[in-house]
Formats: sequence, structure tokens, C-alpha cells
Amino acid sequence: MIQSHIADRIKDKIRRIENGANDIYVVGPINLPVNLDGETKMFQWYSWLRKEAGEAKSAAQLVEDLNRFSYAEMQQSSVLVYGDFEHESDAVIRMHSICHTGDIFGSERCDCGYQLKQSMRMITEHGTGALFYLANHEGRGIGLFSKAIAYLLQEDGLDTVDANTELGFADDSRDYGEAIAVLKLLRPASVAIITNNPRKVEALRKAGMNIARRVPLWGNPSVYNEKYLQTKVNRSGHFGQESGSETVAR
Ligand SMILES: Nc1nc2c(ncn2[C@@H]2O[C@H](COP(=O)(O)OP(=O)(O)OP(=O)(O)O)[C@@H](O)[C@H]2O)c(=O)[nH]1
Repeated sequence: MIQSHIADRIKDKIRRIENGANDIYVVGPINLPVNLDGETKMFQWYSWLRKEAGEAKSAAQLVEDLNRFSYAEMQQSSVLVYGDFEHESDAVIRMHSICHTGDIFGSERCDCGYQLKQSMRMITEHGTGALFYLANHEGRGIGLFSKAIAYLLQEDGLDTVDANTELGFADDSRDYGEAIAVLKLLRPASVAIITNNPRKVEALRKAGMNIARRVPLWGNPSVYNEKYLQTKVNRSGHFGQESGSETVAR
């Protein structure tokens, strides 16, 4: 009975969160040694899966489901945790929206790849924190194919915001509810959030995140992302480079 053997292996590693219309199953921690600037940093990795709300599924049922549903067709997010995230008094986190082009290919049209790596450095240097990698957030929520079309419009002179709205999308349609539910499971206390985006702070706060302060993260400007970075400040309301770390009002 291979399945009960697998279920036994994972049963202590799965937790369920009831989250309104959905249940979230979180698996982890799993040791993830990460090469950061030539040094190995040991992170604890968790991934999660959304299911329609219902009776709690056993580990065996979850294993059965792996073959019943095409999970590869659905996007799943994950989080890298560093240090004693549950208990440390001051932890720093980043909620990073997936950017296929920037994070994977190293595209310089945006600053995403830089922010991803730099936030991992900031978290390890701080000693405790977490990097949430949000898989259903591509293009600030419009998806990869739509982002590709938005890029073509940008090549004709539109900025990021106008390209999105011309295609009938909101400038930003990201939802942080699931990620926050997972964050609360991993750490009850407040966190510092790495971002330049006040709307992200507001959206996170509204969705129930306990934010102690904001930590800015700018860098890696180039001729290719100059307009993108300017648009963040001029149109999307991002705090500029000069803004320092700050306490977020509750
Ligand atoms: N629609 C669209 N999305 C883009 C473009 N360039 C990058 N993105 C997406 O923008 C998102 C950036 O996410 P984040 O870096 O987490 O968030 P942010 O709102 O820029 O705020 P920060 O936390 O300050 O970085 C990613 O999902 C990228 O895929 C673009 O030209 N058009």
C-alpha cells in the first residue's frame, strides 16, 4: 500500500486553514538550501493549495487528489521562510508577485528580478523573514499572455498603466487574501514589509495583515526599465527612491 506509506510521511507536514469559501492546505516546512551570492542559505519552504471549503481532507485523500486533478494547470504559490519566523520579535517579509520575464529570464524591462534577489538578501541579513512568491499575480494580476500584449502596446509608447487599461484591465487586480492567511499561520505577530507600493500596503492591511513598518526597495535602474520605474512613481503612486523606512499607521 504505497499510498498509506506516503500519507504517513506527509501527515505531520500538512496544515489546513479555513478561509471563507476555500480551504487552504499548506505543506512544509521543507529544507531548501539556496545559493545566494555564492553562499548557501538554508530556507524553509512551504507551498499551498486552494480547495473548495468542506470537510477536512486527510493526508491520504490529498495524495489521492494529486492524480485526480491537473494541479500543473493551476497556479500554486509558495513561501520561503528564514530564521525563527514564528517567534522572532522583528521579521521582514516580501510579498513578491510572479514576474516570468524578470524573475526567470532576468529581463531588464522591469525591476522584478532585482527585487526578488535583493529581498532574499535583506531577509537573510536581517536574520528572520519570509519571501512569498505569488504565482497568480503575473502582470499585477492580468496573466502572462495579457502581459505580453501589454508589452507590445508599451513598445508603441503606452506606459504600464495605460497599456493595462487599454486592454480592459484594472491597473492592479491582485488579491492577497490567501497569502495573508498563510502568513498568519506561520507567524501571528506583526511584520515589516518590503515594498515601495503604498497601494500594496493598503491592500494588505485591508486584507488583515498586521504591518509594523514598510521597508523600501529600489535599485538596478537601466535604460530598459527607466520608463517603467518612472511610471510606478508618477502614475501608480509608488513612494520614490528618497523615501526611507517608515512605520505604517494602523
Ligand atoms: N501589466 C504589467 N505588469 C508588469 C509589467 N512589468 C512588470 N509587471 C508585473 O508587475 C508585478 C510587480 O510586482 P511587485 O514587484 O510584487 O509589486 P509592485 O506593485 O511593483 O510593488 P513593489 O513591492 O514596490 O515592487 C509583477 O507581477 C510583474 O509581472 C508591465 O509592464 N505590465
